[in-house]
Amino acid sequence: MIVAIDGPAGSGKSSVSKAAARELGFAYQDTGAAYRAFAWYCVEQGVDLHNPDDVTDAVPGFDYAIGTDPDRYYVRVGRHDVTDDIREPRISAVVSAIARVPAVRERLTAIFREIMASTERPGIITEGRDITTVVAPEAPARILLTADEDVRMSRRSAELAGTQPEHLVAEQLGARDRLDSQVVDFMSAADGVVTIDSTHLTFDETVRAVTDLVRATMATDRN
Ligand SMILES: Nc1ncnc2c1ncn2[C@@H]1O[C@H](COP(=O)(O)OP(=O)(O)OP(=O)(O)O)[C@@H](O)[C@H]1O
Ligand SMILES: Nc1ccn([C@@H]2O[C@H](COP(=O)(O)O)[C@@H](O)[C@H]2O)c(=O)n1
Repeated sequence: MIVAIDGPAGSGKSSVSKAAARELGFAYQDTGAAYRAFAWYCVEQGVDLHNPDDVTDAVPGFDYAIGTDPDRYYVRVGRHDVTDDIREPRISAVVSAIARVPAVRERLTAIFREIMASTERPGIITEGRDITTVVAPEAPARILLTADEDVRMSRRSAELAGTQPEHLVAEQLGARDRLDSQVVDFMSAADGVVTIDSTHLTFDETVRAVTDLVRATMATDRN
């Protein structure tokens, strides 16, 4: 059972998907982590992130691993555990630049599909920006998880309270969405994709909306 979830930055994709996967006994795949890990790798290698040819040349050397157990999440590049490093503002600020390079998207999409195909759990929730449309358009459950921009900004600010000025958090989130939207459409639901708008939902209500949809889809598939 593949569950595909897309949405803008701060919409709750990773936290909600992880909690829903835990409840369903599913695996969880965070695809943004792969883009972030590749950005980290390019920075470490001294690659010019704004030169698409240089970024493309770095693709074959990228050795990536991710934990898909929602209780044992990790991200590795070669021997390095980069789970925390890839969340740093310096990586958030540059990830969109490498995410627009076609060779990067092609390689990472292949990795995402391999991970989905090899899960030993009864299902996997994969979240990102192009999962419902490009990575797994055939997934039986496809969701656009969204929330009003001001709500997403205040949730992200609350999460990062004290680590960064509030206006900077909001600016970065908006800038990243604008850049990413030039490459894939994750603001509107494609045909057959169900929108869950969490603007007026609590975290638990949002998780419930996802698990209810997955269970209903599984029941329909059985009949
Ligand atoms: N329905 C909700 N109610 C309250 N808080 C929420 C809700 N959904 C998510 N959150 C909180 O919003 C914050 C952002 O969520 P999360 O990091 O999962 O978003 P994301 O879409 O994965 O973001 P990004 O794309 O930037 O990685 C987290 O602190 C999360 O706990
Ligand atoms: N399917 C995806 C997932 C992510 N990206 C790019 O990665 C960045 C980080 O993603 P987060 O989910 O961790 O915020 C995101 O800003 C995109 O540039 C992508 O292109 N496709």
